[in-house]
Amino acid sequence: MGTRRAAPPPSPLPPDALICAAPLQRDTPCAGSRLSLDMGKWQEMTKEELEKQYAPSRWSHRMDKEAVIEAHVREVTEGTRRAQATVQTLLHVPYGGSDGEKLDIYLPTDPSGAFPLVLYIHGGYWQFLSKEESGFIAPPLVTQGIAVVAVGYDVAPKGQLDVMVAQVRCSVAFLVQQYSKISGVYLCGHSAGAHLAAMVLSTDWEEYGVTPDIKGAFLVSGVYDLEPITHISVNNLLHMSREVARRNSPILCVTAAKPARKACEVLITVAQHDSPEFHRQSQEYFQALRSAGWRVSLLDIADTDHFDVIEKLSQGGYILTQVILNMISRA
Ligand SMILES: N[C@@H](CC(=O)c1ccccc1NC=O)C(=O)O
Repeated sequence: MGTRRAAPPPSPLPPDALICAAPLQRDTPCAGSRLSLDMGKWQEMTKEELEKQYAPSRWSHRMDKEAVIEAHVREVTEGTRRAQATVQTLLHVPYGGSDGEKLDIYLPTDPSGAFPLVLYIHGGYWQFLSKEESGFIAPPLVTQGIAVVAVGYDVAPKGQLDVMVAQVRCSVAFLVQQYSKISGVYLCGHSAGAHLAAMVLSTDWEEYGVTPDIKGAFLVSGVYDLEPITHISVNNLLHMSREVARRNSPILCVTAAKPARKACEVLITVAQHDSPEFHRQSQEYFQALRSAGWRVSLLDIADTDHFDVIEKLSQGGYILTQVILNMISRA
């Protein structure tokens, strides 16, 4: 803990890009931005405080920590079962040689002509969950002519950060090489999956011999600076050194938006009841992308926590589902 460096002070947000999906009183900033401006830097936190900041289940207002995780697993498992019962699928399609390198495709209801594809990258702190519980977002998207792909990757202890990042990048390369009917790729990731989706945004595609048309990214309650994680128990299975954490931190991999990337729209979403550290991470990554010329916005969703902010994507009427459908339809 003694080797932590001081973080630079946060810069002010441009007024036009921060969206609060909550009725706000005049002069009241988003709860998240207020909290993160008031709190100390992570480098100065005790180990106990840092553990709490990075334990999303301890911030839910709906349930206690065990119950909210149990409910989350139930929701995404049930939602995926419903999706597989109603949507035409291609399951366990290999995109590489390892057992974990498989994906599940949920086809659009009317697959005539080209269609947009949403690649969903599950969370679980790079050590839990799998593609088997990751089809729950499909139903409201496939009925609007969008294909959904739930990507599997090797979670720890088998997979380590460098491997997981390479795997999700390979899955994108595989999809665009394999399926000519894709009219644009959108990335959607939750928590650790938002981290992996953000790393896909920084890919040098020349190494992969493809130029995927990534039109957008929906990053939900993500972690964009991995260094704090190296100091807490989440790292027990990941064994990330500071160096590994730094080379896999999206905030340190932001590249200037190239002309092609200017067409890519990034939506960073955080739940109202995510911890102040999760709010800070989203704000700082948002700032970094914006400064580099990316089209990016930040959405703080009222009355949600780290878990239902993504679970509710199974519902067509949920605000985030609507925002995603809207972003895809006007691209
Ligand atoms: N042990 C964590 C669990 C967790 O973070 C999590 C659980 C399910 C799906 C995503 C999660 N977080 C990041 O990937 C917690 O205390 O909330």
